Amino acid sequence: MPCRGGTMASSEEDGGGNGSVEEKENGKKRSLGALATAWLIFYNVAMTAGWLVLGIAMVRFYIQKGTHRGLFRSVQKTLKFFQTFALLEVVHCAVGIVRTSVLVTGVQVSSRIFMVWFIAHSIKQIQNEESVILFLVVWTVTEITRYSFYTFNLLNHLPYFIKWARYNFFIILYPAGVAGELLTIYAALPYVKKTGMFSLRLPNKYNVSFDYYYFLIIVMFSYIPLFPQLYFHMLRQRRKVLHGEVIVEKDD
Ligand SMILES: CCCCCCCCCCCCC[C@@H](O)CC(=O)SCCNC(=O)CCNC(=O)[C@H](O)C(C)(C)COP(=O)(O)OP(=O)(O)OC[C@H]1O[C@@H](n2cnc3c(N)ncnc32)[C@H](O)[C@@H]1OP(=O)(O)O
Repeated sequence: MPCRGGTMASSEEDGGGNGSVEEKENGKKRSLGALATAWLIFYNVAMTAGWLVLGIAMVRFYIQKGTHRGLFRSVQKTLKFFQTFALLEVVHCAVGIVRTSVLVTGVQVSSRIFMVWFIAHSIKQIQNEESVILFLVVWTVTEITRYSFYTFNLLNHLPYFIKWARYNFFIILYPAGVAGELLTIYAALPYVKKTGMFSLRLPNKYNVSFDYYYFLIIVMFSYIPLFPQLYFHMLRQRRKVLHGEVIVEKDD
């Protein structure tokens, strides 16, 4: 089943279905099998729970220690597990059980995986930066809202405030998260330059050179064309879901 540009159920569709999810495609309804629905419910419940655990752990840490220093270290295992698990979202779209663009989802998930593993995990010196806490808090609020939205939507019992939160919070949270991510990469640059980590200098037996420092600068610049596309995608979803606008999107 082909993937397509992400569309969201309109408000009229919120309450339909009974154990399987029905979606409109080219005017026809398609039914998502019970197995796929069950898997998605399990996945979304697990992800909601995971991010809730992470959120609670962050609040407890801050209350007990009174500082953000050491917070990343204390929650990193949970963060790494659940953010890496999000790779399955690209698979969901690729196999067609979720009607979202592989490209949009791929950019979103890969940038997060990159932040977790190749920045925050790999460069210990930046783990106590305020910007790390900024993107952690923003991601956590976003994901609790997003996964609980998907769960309730699949169960056909979507409270309006969750739908509202899903399609309003991002207006502030997306730029805030991006700011946290960019500031963190920026803070990492001096360490990367000093250590030459993940870099390959010539001469070497592969005759290839790679400089992680410049790669990070390119990644930072790549936010300029990519982030607006994600943001406008969400604004379109918002108009469609909250205001019932019909928006035709192209296939990938
Ligand atoms: C190698 C180095 C790479 C470096 C790349 C550098 C470039 C980086 C630029 C990008 C910057 C991103 C920064 C980002 O990390 C910052 C933040 O996240 S900050 C926090 C704020 N963030 C958000 O609010 C996230 C918003 N994003 C999303 O929600 C998704 O990721 C996105 C894919 C963008 C959009 O979601 P989607 O298209 O799926 O929209 P909908 O939620 O409306 O859903 C559409 C339909 O799909 C169904 N669906 C989707 N997922 C599920 C699921 N898990 N279970 C069940 N159903 C699902 C959904 O129900 C809709 O279906 P239908 O229309 O039939 O109802």
